[in-house]
Amino acid sequence: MSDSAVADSTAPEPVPELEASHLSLHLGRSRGGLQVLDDLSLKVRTGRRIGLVGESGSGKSTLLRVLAGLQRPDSGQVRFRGRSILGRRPGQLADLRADVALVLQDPRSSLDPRMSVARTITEPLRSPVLSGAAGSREQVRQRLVQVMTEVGLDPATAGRFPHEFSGGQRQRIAIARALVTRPDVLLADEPVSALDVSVRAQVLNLLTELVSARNLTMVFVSHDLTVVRHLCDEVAVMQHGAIVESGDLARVYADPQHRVTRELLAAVPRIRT
Ligand SMILES: Nc1ncnc2c1ncn2[C@@H]1O[C@H](COP(=O)(O)OP(=O)(O)OP(=O)(O)O)[C@@H](O)[C@H]1O
Repeated sequence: MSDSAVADSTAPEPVPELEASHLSLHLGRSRGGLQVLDDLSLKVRTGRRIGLVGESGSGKSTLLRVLAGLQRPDSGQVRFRGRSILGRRPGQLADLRADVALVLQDPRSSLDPRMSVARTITEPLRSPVLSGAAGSREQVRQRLVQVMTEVGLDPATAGRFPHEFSGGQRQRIAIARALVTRPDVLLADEPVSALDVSVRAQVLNLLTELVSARNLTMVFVSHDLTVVRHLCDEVAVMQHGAIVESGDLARVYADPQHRVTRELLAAVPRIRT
């Protein structure tokens, strides 16, 4: 055994980029409400891409919102780089807001129709939480051109409004907005499922390129296990607000242990061949 292998085996585990511990959340009053998160724990390690899959209503979107600091759990803890994000005031969330980006399913609802593309994309730079991060007007303009080019949008269209773009282009605008602060972590909630089938592959390829070029850590919610296999190296399977199976994607896909995982995989038989 080499010296480095000995050192590795005794080294403490690095602090995860994001860590959820024992999250519980109960919502709604009708008929007793619903346990949306149920003692859920998840480690998102630096540079790893986790596919979060599960039946509809299993709590995937809620977990993403809690990880992004947008929803509070009833109990449990969320740590970003080892520090709790719960109980911090909005002004104390600058690191999370700059370094953890969220892309949602439907760009029609996530983009403000009254805001030009330029304003939409650069708005996170002007956020009071990130005061001072934006730089000069010229720096903001340069960053806009850079990030639009990166996501395959023509910077000459920056003055237009979201309705003037196709669904795929609108999702590119949402991705540019998410990446403008140069985050290290991307939380994506079914980012292609609202798009026409014809443009899904293009947007997925763009995400794959960006994630790999920037070495992003990612949590990617999807119904589509084929997409998850394409983008992720770990998978976590949810049911009734809990993670019922997780681990290395190749292992889980090859040898699923939980009934839900087996059913999800059986729904896309071609990926098991
Ligand atoms: N504000 C709320 N009040 C009451 N129930 C809610 C609220 N938000 C979500 N829920 C319920 O919590 C459950 C989990 O919702 P969530 O959107 O997190 O699931 P999901 O796994 O992302 O589902 P899908 O795959 O259909 O998007 C659902 O049953 C949903 O109806």
